[in-house]
Amino acid sequence: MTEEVAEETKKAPEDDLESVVVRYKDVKKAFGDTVVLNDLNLDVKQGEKVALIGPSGSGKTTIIRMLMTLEDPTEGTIEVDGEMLWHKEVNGKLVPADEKHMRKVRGKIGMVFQQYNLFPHMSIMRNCTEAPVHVLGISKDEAKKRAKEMLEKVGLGDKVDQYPSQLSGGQQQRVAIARSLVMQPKVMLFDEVTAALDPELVGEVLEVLKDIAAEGDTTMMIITHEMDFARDVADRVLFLDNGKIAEAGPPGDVLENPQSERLQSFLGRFNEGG
Ligand SMILES: Nc1ncnc2c1ncn2[C@@H]1O[C@H](COP(=O)(O)OP(=O)(O)OP(=O)(O)O)[C@@H](O)[C@H]1O
Repeated sequence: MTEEVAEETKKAPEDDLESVVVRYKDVKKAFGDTVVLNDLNLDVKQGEKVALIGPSGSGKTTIIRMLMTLEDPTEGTIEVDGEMLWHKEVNGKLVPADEKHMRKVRGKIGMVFQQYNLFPHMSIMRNCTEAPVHVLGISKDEAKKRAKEMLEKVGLGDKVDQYPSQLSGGQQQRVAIARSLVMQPKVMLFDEVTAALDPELVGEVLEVLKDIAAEGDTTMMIITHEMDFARDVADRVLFLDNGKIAEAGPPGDVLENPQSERLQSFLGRFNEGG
């Protein structure tokens, strides 16, 4: 892939700008003197599935932690659904956003981590309805309706009255996915959601994610070390290396026809492992 093509694939087409859900513009992130992300320009479109791959420490988690408002960008801006996340424009100038604004924009983002962190003392249903009732302010009935629908979607419609300790790790992670979807976020972030699971439980969680992706309307940013999964699910794969998007494009290009030695060697490690 040429430089121009790589650049092209990071951006939405000009006539499609209104469908951009997430936009990183000239983002840099440093921890002290250590720059971990540089010149990050990335548009993610409505309904797009973007997989982030790359070696440990390449900055994948930092990209999504900035969206979750867990890390602030050192430079540049991040927009979600047309609104800046960390900044506000006042009299034509960018000023840091207040907590109220950040909370509002953060409400458009759902995230599933390695650790599912369900509330152990609450039923599966209540785990899924607490946030919509208390954060979104929707009625209990509406929250339950949404939760039932999402739990059915992840194959756990019959577990609503059970408690997390009665479920396997894979089932608990599926509840965590349903719980996020109930909030109807504009974008869903998945950070190595199968990394803490026993190998025999990985498949069921990936299948659920594939099903959600196949439905098409959920915008997804997925950090994964599962290359087959990335190939199946992503519209676009981003290879992060040394704090930059080093290669980007459809899975068939990035995963089947890697251009750089760095990506070839990164992918080679997975092939060696089978
Ligand atoms: N709070 C922090 N303070 C200092 N350095 C940090 C902090 N958070 C992340 N880093 C550094 O930033 C770099 C990028 O980390 P990040 O977690 O984003 O990488 P990653 O690609 O997600 O890695 P992995 O695949 O291992 O999760 C790493 O060198 C990490 O040590």
